[in-house]
Amino acid sequence: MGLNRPITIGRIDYTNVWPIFHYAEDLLPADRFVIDRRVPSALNAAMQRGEIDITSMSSYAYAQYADHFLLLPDLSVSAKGRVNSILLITKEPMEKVLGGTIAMTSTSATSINLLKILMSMYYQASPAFITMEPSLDQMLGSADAALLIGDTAITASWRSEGFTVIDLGELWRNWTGCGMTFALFAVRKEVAAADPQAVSQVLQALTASKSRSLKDTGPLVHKAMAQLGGTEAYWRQYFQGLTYNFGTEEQRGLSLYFEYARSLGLLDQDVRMEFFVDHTALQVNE
Ligand SMILES: C=C(O[C@@H]1C=C(C(=O)O)C=C[C@H]1O)C(=O)O
Repeated sequence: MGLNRPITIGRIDYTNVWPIFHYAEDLLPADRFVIDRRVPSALNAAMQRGEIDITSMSSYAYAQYADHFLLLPDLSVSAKGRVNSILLITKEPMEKVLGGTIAMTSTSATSINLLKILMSMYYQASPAFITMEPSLDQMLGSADAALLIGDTAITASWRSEGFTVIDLGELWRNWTGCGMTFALFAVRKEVAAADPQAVSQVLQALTASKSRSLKDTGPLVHKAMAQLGGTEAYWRQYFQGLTYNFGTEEQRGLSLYFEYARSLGLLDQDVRMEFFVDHTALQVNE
């Protein structure tokens, strides 16, 4: 068995996934595994079209096609509260935003639907939404508020003095008491069936990278400072604010999000999460 071609792995091109990928790439031989870096919306579309095999992707986009995918167990990009990189930024009073227009980044799927849920169910408001390339100045030139995610949200938050910044992870937590899972790791079912060993190898590499990164975030903190700027304290706290497991607690928060999305017609079916089972790990442990 096995696929007679390299496996393509989608890597979200933001700092939030570094812990899961940083050490994994060295464990995945380049002649067998190709890493494809893109923003989440591009990975979501490529995965839904079957152009990539295994990917980190928006949890919302996973839900849209859950029947076709298996989740890699215990991997996610989640936050128990504040996430620091999913931000609604505005110069206007909130009353104006709630009755006005919000520009949403074209790179997201989970957060734009989280914003729609929060606007409808928490604020009981129905602003107009437009989708734009992620540029704070241009977005605020065309709308009353801007939703940014990932590294663009981080760098925008550094120059947001005089703005109101609402962290959607924190708002979700305060409202529901739950954490939120923004990204998951999925494999196409046909790939898992054709080459389960390769999928196990990817899962083990990502899991090993996660453990090693979280033992000492120092190398990632320094890399982030060099590439994006910011202080050591900022990045330490950024990585500490994120959680990378997908256990009962994370699943509870995400299931509630799926339920609300379904009730608002943002998802057109109930979501049944199915997981990839790593049989090679079972054999080793026996
Ligand atoms: C924590 C984050 O989670 C993300 C948000 C996503 C989305 O809104 O669709 C997708 C992947 C993650 O990058 C972030 O972007 O900073």
